[in-house]
Amino acid sequence: MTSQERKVLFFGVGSVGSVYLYLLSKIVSTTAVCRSNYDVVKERGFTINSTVFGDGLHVAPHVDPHPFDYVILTCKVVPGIYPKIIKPVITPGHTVIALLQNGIGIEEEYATAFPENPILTVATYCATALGPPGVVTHKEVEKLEVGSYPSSAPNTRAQAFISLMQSTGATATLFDDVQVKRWYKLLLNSSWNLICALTLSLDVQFMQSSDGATDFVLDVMLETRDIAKAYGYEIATEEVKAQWERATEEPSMLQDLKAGRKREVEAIVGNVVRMARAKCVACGTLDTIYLLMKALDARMGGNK
Ligand SMILES: NC(=O)C1=CN([C@@H]2O[C@H](COP(=O)(O)OP(=O)(O)OC[C@H]3O[C@@H](n4cnc5c(N)ncnc54)[C@H](OP(=O)(O)O)[C@@H]3O)[C@@H](O)[C@H]2O)C=CC1
Ligand SMILES: CC(C)(CO)C(=O)C(=O)O
Repeated sequence: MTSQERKVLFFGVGSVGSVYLYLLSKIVSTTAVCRSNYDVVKERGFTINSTVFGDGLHVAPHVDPHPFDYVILTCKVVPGIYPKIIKPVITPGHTVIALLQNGIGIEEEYATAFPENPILTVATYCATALGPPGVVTHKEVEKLEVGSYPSSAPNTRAQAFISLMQSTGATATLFDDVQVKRWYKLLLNSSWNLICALTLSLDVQFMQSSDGATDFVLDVMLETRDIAKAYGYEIATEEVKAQWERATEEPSMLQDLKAGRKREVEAIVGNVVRMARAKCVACGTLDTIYLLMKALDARMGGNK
């Protein structure tokens, strides 16, 4: 099969999805499943202003018939609903399901629902934000760390996905066990996403808010690192500090809170706390953050 013959469906195209939709649309047939932005995107497509790929990029998705070779999920992680929703577009034994999403422990429901389909799980670095409907900004980084789920599954489809992404200009790398990379990405999200959302602060605003603020972020990262270790994923303190020193500006969870969208609380912190408890690893700080975030979530709700 040549790349021209491939068909890709993006499910849930917001800020991250639009960047990869743009890239893949250059070389393959793409279909985008949208919701609140459906009317605008149908009429005008997406406009992306990217410091990596350029300003004023435009992509207008269309609708292709089945079967899809890839279904790429770029919706937020809300456990328990998406396998049923995407079932009609998954061809058993054929469609590769790729999860370009944050969080840990997010794959099993897809493996259970689609036992005959290859599942790819992807630590996604792509700092993006939604502007007016159909307009997205993308800054600084674009990187996909890809692996099969479970990690014991063959890597042939993961390698093909990586080649496809690389031929669009994306940065994609294969890992035999990508979970260590997912944990490493999670260091940013279990700390910054929650802290910024709970305090309604940008990263810099939080760091300037008190003497202990910056060290608190590191403490959350180190606690997350210790939980990863209990699952066999070692991350050195220097590597934790490298994540700690990254700018995250306005993490997606703060954007979601401000826009009244639901937050990915279970994927980013709930699962981490449950995994810590299952291995009797200390998780006092994350547990408190989870408890506070659940209270905020209950108060704020969310439109979806
Ligand atoms: N933003 C970022 O900088 C980064 C985000 N990530 C991760 O990438 C993933 C995607 O994030 P992001 O792009 O920010 O998310 P967005 O909220 O920008 O986009 C998600 C899209 O999915 C749509 N959607 C959800 N459910 C459905 C449905 N049932 N039918 C159709 N469309 C649906 C949403 O529609 P609606 O508008 O109606 O809700 C929205 O347009 C998340 O896991 C996030 O944590 C990873 C790296 C960086
Ligand atoms: C790394 C970070 C914080 C960058 O946008 C992210 O993954 C998110 O916003 O969810």
